[in-house]
Amino acid sequence: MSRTGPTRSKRPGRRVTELVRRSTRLVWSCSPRLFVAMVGLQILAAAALGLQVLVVAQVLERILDLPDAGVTTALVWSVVALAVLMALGSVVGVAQGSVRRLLGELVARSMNERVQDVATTVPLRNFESPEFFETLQRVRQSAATRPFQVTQGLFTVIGTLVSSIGVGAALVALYPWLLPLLAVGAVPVLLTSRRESALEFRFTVAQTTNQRERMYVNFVQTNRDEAKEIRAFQVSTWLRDRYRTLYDTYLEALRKHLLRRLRLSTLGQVLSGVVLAGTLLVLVVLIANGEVGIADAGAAIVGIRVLQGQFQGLVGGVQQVHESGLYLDDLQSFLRHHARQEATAPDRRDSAPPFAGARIQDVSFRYPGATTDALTDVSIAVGPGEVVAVVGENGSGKTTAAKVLAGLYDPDTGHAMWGDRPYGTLVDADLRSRIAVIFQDFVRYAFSASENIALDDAGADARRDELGRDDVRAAARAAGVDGALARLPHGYATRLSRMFDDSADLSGGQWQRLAIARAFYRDADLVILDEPSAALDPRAEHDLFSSLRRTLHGRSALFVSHRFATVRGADRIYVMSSGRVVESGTHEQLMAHRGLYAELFDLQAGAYFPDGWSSSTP
Ligand SMILES: Nc1ncnc2c1ncn2[C@@H]1O[C@H](COP(=O)(O)OP(=O)(O)OP(=O)(O)O)[C@@H](O)[C@H]1O
Repeated sequence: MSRTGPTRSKRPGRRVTELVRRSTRLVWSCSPRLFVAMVGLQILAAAALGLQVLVVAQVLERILDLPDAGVTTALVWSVVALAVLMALGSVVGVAQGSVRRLLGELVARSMNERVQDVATTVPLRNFESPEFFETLQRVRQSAATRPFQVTQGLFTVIGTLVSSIGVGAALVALYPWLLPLLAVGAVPVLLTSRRESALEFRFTVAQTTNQRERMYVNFVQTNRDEAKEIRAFQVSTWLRDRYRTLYDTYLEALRKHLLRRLRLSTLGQVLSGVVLAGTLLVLVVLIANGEVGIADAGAAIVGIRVLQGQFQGLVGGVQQVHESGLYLDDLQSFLRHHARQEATAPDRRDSAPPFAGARIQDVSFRYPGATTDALTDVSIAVGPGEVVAVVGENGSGKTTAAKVLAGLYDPDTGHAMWGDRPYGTLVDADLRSRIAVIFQDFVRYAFSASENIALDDAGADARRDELGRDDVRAAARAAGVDGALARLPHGYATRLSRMFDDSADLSGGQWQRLAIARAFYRDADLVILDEPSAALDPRAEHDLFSSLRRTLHGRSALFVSHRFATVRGADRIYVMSSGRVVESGTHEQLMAHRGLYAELFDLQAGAYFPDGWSSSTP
């Protein structure tokens, strides 16, 4: 993942034009109707503002005529027109606010969805990289707010430009030389604000790690799962201090950053103020010389004030587009980078052929940033209808091997094969639908019990809330959790989380059975279960494994386990140690071999027979 982020080589003018073009396209694609409404409202607001300047000139002129002419109908109409124009401006302003907000949300949704698409489809390996997390965190935040700000900035630019043209035209009609002077006044602010935007982006990038750490500590302090340990270990003060220290570091950097920004913007504002003062002085001199009438001068001053406000708005809008544009670049380079990764994969893949066994062959794999391989020359095969077990001590590589066999990690060397086809030549989604996998740290979704089982069943949305659909129930029954789910307040439709009203929670073992049901529910050729019985009571464990082959209906399974009693019945057992397969065979063969398997088996079995255990009695 590149850290380079936004492109900065382009000339300022071209860059803003390009950003405006890009964000216009983005906003347009979200809602052409609202876009048109927004532009229409801007034009209306601009016209109202421009007309106001001209009407002010008329009103002043007629007020100055009052001693001679008295209150004329023309004066009354001018005042009414001014009031109508002002009211119109306010109403249009309110409408603009609503349309802007709606458009902003639509843009945010569209960008968020694109980030979600990337986050949920990039190769799993990315999630082992802190750099990826860092960028993901930054772009997640940018996606939620920055496109909205580009949209706002864009409309501010359009609005102020159009209004400036309106008011400018009115002023030009009065005094042609005023406009260029006022435009020159905006230049210093424009330049300093550009530099401020770059500073802001650099600051955000520099603070991403600190922010991630703060978010993590905050998450630990407020999350339900962590709540019990925080109390049991009395770590709340330690966590709060840690949070405060991180925040202090951030605040210190923020102070320096804000000071730098303040210095820059003061410089820009002072220079612009000098130009404005010069313009007003010229006007005063002209009035003194009698070259400008009082009414016109009054209108000109109102015009200058309005136009100056518009120029400030314009500068602010350009700054917003530019600043948010830096984040948009960052966001789009992230999206492009990961789209490219996918594009390098073969674009003409075949659907997975009928299952004829799956295997990993001479596979080596190293986690990003790790100094040693997690797997070295590992070969594990699961034939059609076979039940295969993988055992080994902690950290020996069992889960990693299961992930490579599941197609979630690409091996560094060696192959993962579906029959005689490497995984890389098959359609990813097809392969995934043919392999069901449940990990030891399976996810407890805060959705209904049915949804927790039929997660991937996108077509069944309408039926999901029905209590205990047959196929969902069958999977739950096979995993031994049907009774517990049926007894929930709303049966299978009960939401499984205490975070929401009208929900319920399951015990650790019930959750594990539900996760197993999730694997059974999928009509997959190969079922991979990583530590499926870690939280099961002895009866549930016995029931699960004694009925496993029946439940599988001839499908193949690979399961990882530390419990040797559960692996005895497997067709083949692989024993892993330090990332290698050191033994394989049936239980009987491995016991006869008297290697690591027999040693671990004896250790475990011996715990049940403290007075003496011999593996000659298994
Ligand atoms: N995300 C990761 N990043 C870096 N190294 C990892 C990662 N996950 C696991 N490892 C390392 O890879 C090796 C194999 O881990 P793995 O989880 O496959 O072991 P395991 O046999 O399943 O262990 P356990 O029985 O404890 O579940 C270990 O040395 C572990 O430290």
